[in-house]
Amino acid sequence: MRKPVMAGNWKMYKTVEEALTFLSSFKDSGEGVETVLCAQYLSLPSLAKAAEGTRINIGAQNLHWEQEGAYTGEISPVMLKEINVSHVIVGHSERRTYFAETDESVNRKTKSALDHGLVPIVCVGETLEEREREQTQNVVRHQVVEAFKGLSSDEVVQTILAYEPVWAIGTGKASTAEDAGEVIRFIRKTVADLYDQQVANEVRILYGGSVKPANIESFLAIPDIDGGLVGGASLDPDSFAQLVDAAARRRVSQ
Ligand SMILES: O=C(CO)COP(=O)(O)O
Repeated sequence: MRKPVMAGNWKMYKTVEEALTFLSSFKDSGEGVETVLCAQYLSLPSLAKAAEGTRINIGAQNLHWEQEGAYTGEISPVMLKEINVSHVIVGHSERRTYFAETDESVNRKTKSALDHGLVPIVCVGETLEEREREQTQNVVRHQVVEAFKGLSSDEVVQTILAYEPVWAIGTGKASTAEDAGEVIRFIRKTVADLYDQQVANEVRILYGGSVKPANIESFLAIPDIDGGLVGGASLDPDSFAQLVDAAARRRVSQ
């Protein structure tokens, strides 16, 4: 059975103080859920310390693939590991759009994260224009193939994929659970084609894009969807707790 994941992506929200306030008021009842909070770099050391001994994992939103070097403004996987960060988002569409993230850099970052014992949460997803041109499957297949280039089966199983259709991010206009399920099944099939059915059965694939307490149950009702990558609704501790609870209930009912 795949362990459900509920990951918050706080993007460029929350000062260090606000991040710590969130953690102190977050009521975690997500037994059996891999709960992750991905915060801006500056709050990671204090968040990781405050989360010690809890079920909460702390993640970054980006990394550089090199361990160190002349890369002004960048953060390496070694630096993230040093402060007990466990997860890292790779290839979020906002980074692809605004910060020139390419399939090649996504691949390097994914490899490097795995080499250093970090769990990469690799994001894929089509734009509205691509969806309207019926290119969704081509786009996500290409992104998955490129992200996984050179990765072993074991490495793929340790990776978390997140299907985030760009048109559903921050718009309040989530995909329907059926549509998301269809694309996620296709992604799983792509992994089976690249590796084998067992790897495809084991890799966790999340849905992201306007997930909130009111719609999470519908996504979790789809067997292929293993959880959520959540922006806006992860910023409030009560709302995020409801999402984690929903994932915990799904696990129990499986
Ligand atoms: O980009 C997202 C998570 O990475 C989704 O953001 P929203 O949940 O705010 O739509």
